[in-house]
Amino acid sequence: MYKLSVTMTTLQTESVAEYILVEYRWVVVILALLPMSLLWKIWSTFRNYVVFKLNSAPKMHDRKVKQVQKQIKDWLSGGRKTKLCTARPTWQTMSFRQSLYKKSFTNIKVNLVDVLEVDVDNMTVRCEPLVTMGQLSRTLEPLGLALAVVPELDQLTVGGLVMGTGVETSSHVHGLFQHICLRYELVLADGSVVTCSKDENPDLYYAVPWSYGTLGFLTSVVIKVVPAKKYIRLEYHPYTKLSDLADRFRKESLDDKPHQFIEALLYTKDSGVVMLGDMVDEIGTDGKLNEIGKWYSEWFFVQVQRHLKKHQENVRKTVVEYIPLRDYYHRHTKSLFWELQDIVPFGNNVLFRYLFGWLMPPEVSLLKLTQPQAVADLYERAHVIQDMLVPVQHLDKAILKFHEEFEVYPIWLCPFKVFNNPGQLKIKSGDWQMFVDIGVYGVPKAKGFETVPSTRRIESFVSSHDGFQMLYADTYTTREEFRAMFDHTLYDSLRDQLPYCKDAFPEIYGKINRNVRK
Ligand SMILES: Cc1cc2nc3c(=O)[nH]c(=O)nc-3n(C[C@H](O)[C@H](O)[C@H](O)COP(=O)(O)OP(=O)(O)OC[C@H]3O[C@@H](n4cnc5c(N)ncnc54)[C@H](O)[C@@H]3O)c2cc1C
Ligand SMILES: NC(=O)C1=CN([C@@H]2O[C@H](COP(=O)(O)OP(=O)(O)OC[C@H]3O[C@@H](n4cnc5c(N)ncnc54)[C@H](OP(=O)(O)O)[C@@H]3O)[C@@H](O)[C@H]2O)C=CC1
Ligand SMILES: CC(C)=CCC[C@@H](C)[C@H]1CC[C@@]2(C)C3=C(CC[C@]12C)[C@@]1(C)CC[C@H](O)C(C)(C)[C@@H]1CC3
Repeated sequence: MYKLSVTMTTLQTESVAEYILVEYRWVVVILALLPMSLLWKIWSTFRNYVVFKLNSAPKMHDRKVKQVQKQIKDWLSGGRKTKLCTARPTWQTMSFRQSLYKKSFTNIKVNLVDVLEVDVDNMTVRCEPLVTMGQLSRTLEPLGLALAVVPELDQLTVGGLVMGTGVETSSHVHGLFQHICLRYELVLADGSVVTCSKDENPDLYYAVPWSYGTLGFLTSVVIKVVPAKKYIRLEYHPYTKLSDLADRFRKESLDDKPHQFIEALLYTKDSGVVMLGDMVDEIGTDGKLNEIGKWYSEWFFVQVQRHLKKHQENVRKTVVEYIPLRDYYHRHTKSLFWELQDIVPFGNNVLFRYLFGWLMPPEVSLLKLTQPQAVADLYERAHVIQDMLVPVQHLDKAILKFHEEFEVYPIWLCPFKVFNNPGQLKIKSGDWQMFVDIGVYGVPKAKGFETVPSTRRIESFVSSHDGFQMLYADTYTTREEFRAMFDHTLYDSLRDQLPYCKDAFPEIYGKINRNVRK
């Protein structure tokens, strides 16, 4: 058996073939995927612009919803032989694996890709489920608006974020993506169209988030927007002791008048940077403009690490920068957090950035489409991608546990509120509780790491500390453990009540467990 440990960040490979596939994946990426990604981006940007300008989408919407209804009626009249899922090809999604059920279920085309209406008086935007975050921030910015929570990878869709979940650095104020969604329109398994909100069909409204398309097909969503300003004034606060960093992170998240954006990156168990941001219209005298979205700009997480190093060398402590709004929202997009360094190891090299930086990142969908099975197996064996959501008081303990089991850095920390609403996420008491998303993406260095047992120990830690797991990545929980992590009371009762729901859709676990994901 070969053990070729290549660059520092690269995966440990077990055969020469694997070594070549992994180590030279960048050849395919640069020669084929980057040009293809560019063509795709040009086409979809142009089309979205034209549709929105001509304002033709709202008229089309009802027709497109009728097409969804028709497909369901055909399924009903055909004897309900299989279960249903969306026809969105699994390689196009941001979920880590390919979903095997897409092959055996009836695929319902829900090709709804338009921003329908921006209502400036009520500060809402109505959009269809395939609208992406990049598309939305591009549409809203010229109007001086932004979503209250902008999950930052450009390709994430409204539908996926509602049916799964979305979190970002303003979530300590506004909550998760579901908490800024005011109304859903769905086509149910009996072919009917329903809308739901806090006041209209509230049970359905509260059960839809985290239901993974197992209650109905989403056809539009009304989402809350907030006034936007031109820049984010971002303070970087480096720390070299975990307890100090965690205390600051908690204090800032729980503050009565918190900063608008809070995030931290950990580079080792004991060191990291807490970042506090606020929207401003002018660049102040206390910091410089940093256009991190420019094509030649260095990867954001590398820039942040430099602030930590300067602090460790006693050169400086807190630094302030002004970052253009969209650059900030999509700050981890160009490097796919730090995942791209395993695929294009020289992606942050200065020459590469000046020559090809404007093409980055390759589309995740194209990366998924061209991923050889050997690479998928390797990611299963020697790579961790997990977002664990735990109450913020357990932050220090959780980091130590993650260090023991995974030892992967950087770690992404993002605080968010969970409101005490009905539904799958239950909190112990009060109107809300502050959580932290601990995002771990990379090659584990912990001695004795083994994917299934190590991840299962983390899952059980999270569950026993009243936390949750994000489900776009792999879960190794059993059905019983999964049902203990997420409250199914409201969800189960709705599935009993909604006509044909159980015929049409499996329960959530049936769509996210490891057996149905390759
Ligand atoms: C013309 C077109 C534009 C697209 N624009 C975007 C975009 O702006 N943003 C994005 O993220 N993805 C866009 N896509 C991607 C598209 O939404 C996905 O490829 C879709 O999920 C494909 O599903 P399918 O293969 O089941 O359907 P397909 O077989 O690709 O499509 C089924 C039918 O729906 C029509 N259709 C599909 N998408 C659109 C659309 N956007 N507008 C009008 N008709 C459409 C097709 O022309 C076809 O008649 C676009 C695709 C097409 C064909
Ligand atoms: N910052 C963040 O918050 C991040 C979030 N994520 C995660 O990525 C995922 C989103 O990725 P994305 O590619 O947008 O979504 P996906 O296509 O992966 O969809 C996720 C789930 O939502 C269901 N779904 C999507 N659209 C509809 C619809 N119109 N009607 C019914 N069900 C629907 C899908 O059902 P089906 O299987 O039938 O297609 C699937 O089960 C989420 O799970 C999110 O948590 C990932 C990275 C960052
Ligand atoms: C809640 C938050 C902020 C989550 C961030 C999640 C990202 C780090 C995830 C989302 C999609 C994701 C799973 C992905 C991958 C890495 C981690 C990503 C970018 C990669 C690119 C790793 C390499 C793989 O071969 C493959 C191309 C399949 C995936 C695609 C999706």
